[in-house]
Amino acid sequence: MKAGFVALVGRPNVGKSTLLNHLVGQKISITSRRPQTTRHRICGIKTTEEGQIVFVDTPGIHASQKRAMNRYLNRAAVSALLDVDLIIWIIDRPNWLREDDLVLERIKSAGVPVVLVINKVDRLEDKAVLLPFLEEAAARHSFADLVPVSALKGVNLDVLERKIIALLPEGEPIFPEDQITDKPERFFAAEVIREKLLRSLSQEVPHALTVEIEQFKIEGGLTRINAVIWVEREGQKAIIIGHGGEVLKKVGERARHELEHLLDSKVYLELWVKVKKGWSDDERALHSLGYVE
Ligand SMILES: Nc1nc2c(ncn2[C@@H]2O[C@H](COP(=O)(O)OP(=O)(O)OP(=O)(O)O)[C@@H](O)[C@H]2O)c(=O)[nH]1
Repeated sequence: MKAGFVALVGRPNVGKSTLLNHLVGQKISITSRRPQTTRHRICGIKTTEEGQIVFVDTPGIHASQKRAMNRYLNRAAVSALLDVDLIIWIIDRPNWLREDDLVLERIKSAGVPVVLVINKVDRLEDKAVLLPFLEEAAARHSFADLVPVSALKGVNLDVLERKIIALLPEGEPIFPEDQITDKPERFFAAEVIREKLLRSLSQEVPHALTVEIEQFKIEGGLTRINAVIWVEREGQKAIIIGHGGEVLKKVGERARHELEHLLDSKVYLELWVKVKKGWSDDERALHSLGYVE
């Protein structure tokens, strides 16, 4: 058997969480069209007959270190590289941006094999650009492999999985075979609510919000969840609530629906929106809201 930890890294929005969900075959990490959707290090576990891969999804590595939240996201991403056996570095089509150099720098210092995954090839108009790009990339770093995929459409993911297993050390499974993540259910409750908010709101507000679960109680066939959506300003609170409470109601309905499926239970969900000024640029507030490495 093979077993080991595999970090999924890359710039924001390249498709790390989408790839994780498809490889594990379950929704582990929330996704959206917005950069910086993933804020936590999340393990997704895939056990096959050949071995066990423990994927570690990470926040996107980005250049800005201005706000406390940005520094936290970079720290969480970079610290995930310390204890892994393999790094999967994901880029968005054959585009090498300045921020990719920053990611490569971090990756090199980890000193473990790296597989370069070129994602979103379904959106490539001219596939002929792939080959010269692969050659150019191979000249920049000695990659263990280079694999073009579409995480969203599931293209070439079986090939990628086989290559990952082949590169892992020999070993017994690290987690029980039926376990698919290391995070508790209440963590997913907060993430599902945040995803529905990200998908319902326009620009700006999403980065200013976080979700805290105040109560998560299982009573027979019912799960009671009370959550607070923290924002930075009164104006943002008004946007999230929406005219006549419409936005919040829709978010609540979508979240409840998905949570009932996820928890296999009826869910009673209560959402509150509250203002905590400047929480995302305040190290102590971040810590108390669960942004702890
Ligand atoms: N067309 C296409 N879109 C994709 C593919 N993979 C991911 N996407 C889309 O790209 C967007 C970002 O995907 P995520 O998985 O949230 O990206 P991420 O790298 O985890 O993002 P961060 O959390 O910001 O670091 C979403 O809208 C996905 O649906 C792909 O293979 N093809």
